[in-house]
Amino acid sequence: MNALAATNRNFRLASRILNLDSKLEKSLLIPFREIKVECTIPKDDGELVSFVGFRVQHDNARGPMKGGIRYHPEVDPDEVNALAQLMTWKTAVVDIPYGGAKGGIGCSPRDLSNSELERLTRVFTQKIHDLIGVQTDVPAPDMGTNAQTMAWILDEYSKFHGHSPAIVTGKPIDLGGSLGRDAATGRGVVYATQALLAEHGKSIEDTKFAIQGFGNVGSWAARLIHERFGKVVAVSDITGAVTNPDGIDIPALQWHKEETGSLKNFSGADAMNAEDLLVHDCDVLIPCALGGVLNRENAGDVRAKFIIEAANHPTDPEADEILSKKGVIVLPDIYANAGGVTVSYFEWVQNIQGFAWAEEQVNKELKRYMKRAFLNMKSMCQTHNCDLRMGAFTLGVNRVARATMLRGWEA
Ligand SMILES: NC(=O)C1=CN([C@@H]2O[C@H](COP(=O)(O)OP(=O)(O)OC[C@H]3O[C@@H](n4cnc5c(N)ncnc54)[C@H](OP(=O)(O)O)[C@@H]3O)[C@@H](O)[C@H]2O)C=CC1
Ligand SMILES: O=C(O)CCC(=O)C(=O)O
Repeated sequence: MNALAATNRNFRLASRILNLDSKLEKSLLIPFREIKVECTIPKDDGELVSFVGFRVQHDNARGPMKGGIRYHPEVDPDEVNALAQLMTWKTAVVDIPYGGAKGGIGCSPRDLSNSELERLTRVFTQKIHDLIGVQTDVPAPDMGTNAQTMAWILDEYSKFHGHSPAIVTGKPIDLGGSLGRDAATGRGVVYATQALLAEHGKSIEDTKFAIQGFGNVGSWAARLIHERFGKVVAVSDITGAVTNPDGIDIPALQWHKEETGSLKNFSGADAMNAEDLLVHDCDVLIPCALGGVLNRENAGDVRAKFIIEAANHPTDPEADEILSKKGVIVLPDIYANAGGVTVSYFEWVQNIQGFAWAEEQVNKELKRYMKRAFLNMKSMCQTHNCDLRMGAFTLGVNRVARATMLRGWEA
């Protein structure tokens, strides 16, 4: 099932549980605006190359639309639509005053030089600058983009609208970025994992983790788990996977990845097939890469007891059913990875106030938001007798539905 069909299905299930009016359901499902732009740039050798960029603004009932920009070859309109919709429910789950959006360019950032990436980002920004805004739609990093990408967007946008640090979050600290944003998604994943494990009388210490993806989210999650004496027994990236049953030395692995650009040939662990990571022997599996990686082909072989969805939409509905029958507990993306957008909200607030917070304050507030959302999600599970995914969806959808009805539809 593709990402959009799966996300729509989860939304509709939540809508039925909440007994939403069918017209309201339809209005919540249809995106506010879908943007598709052609981005042509000269490559370094002068050859022209064209890419397609997307920004889907899903809903703004609760505030400016918010969500990352992804650079990846598999970016397509359905996926961006699904990811934008997930942002609407996610910002509502953690109760920050935003709606949802997502963007992306179908490209392979690994195959583009830094100056080609800069040109592409600037052309994309030129095409969408009058449709985004500090009180309208605020982009951030996602797969294949980073603080540097945000700096280029900020610079290009500011040429049209004047200096506007709050137009993007996840930007470099020197340009008004927030302390703690780089680590925030991984840190939020760790707070979410602690909350879930505590419910089951467990803690991170001595628990065995397998982590798919070693980029922003995966590497921070691994590092913070390692600092808390969790055993990270397997890690993968696009080049392969490594395993050590006694626990991988994560700072050493990080150093190796920075030096060589890959996990391959790391002396502190054995190599293994990247696909095997998802079914590796562990207590907690944390997918931190692409969507749809857990599906009917492999869900039956998963050995983890808990899955923490740090990636967006890593589990498709067929896998959800199989995992549920096996008793595997899945902590859903719209709660588990919400630490990133929560600290993006803190960054935007700091930019608007013109006042920077200390990193301790950022982390303390992040913990408070993640704990509160966990309790709110659990309370929906109790009220509606449903699993964690439906607990999170009903929480998010209900908040957006209430805001929509309060605003009304009078022309
Ligand atoms: N950044 C953020 O703040 C947030 C991100 N997310 C989600 O988290 C996920 C990861 O995002 P982020 O860390 O920012 O992205 P990055 O681009 O920083 O990292 C992605 C990682 O995934 C790896 N990867 C790609 N394809 C595969 C594959 N087939 N098998 C194994 N690993 C693979 C990449 O490998 P390599 O290093 O070799 O390129 C890289 O390590 C995405 O789903 C994103 O939407 C969710 C909330 C916020
Ligand atoms: O930080 C943000 O604004 C958005 C992060 C994001 O894209 C996500 O949570 O999937």
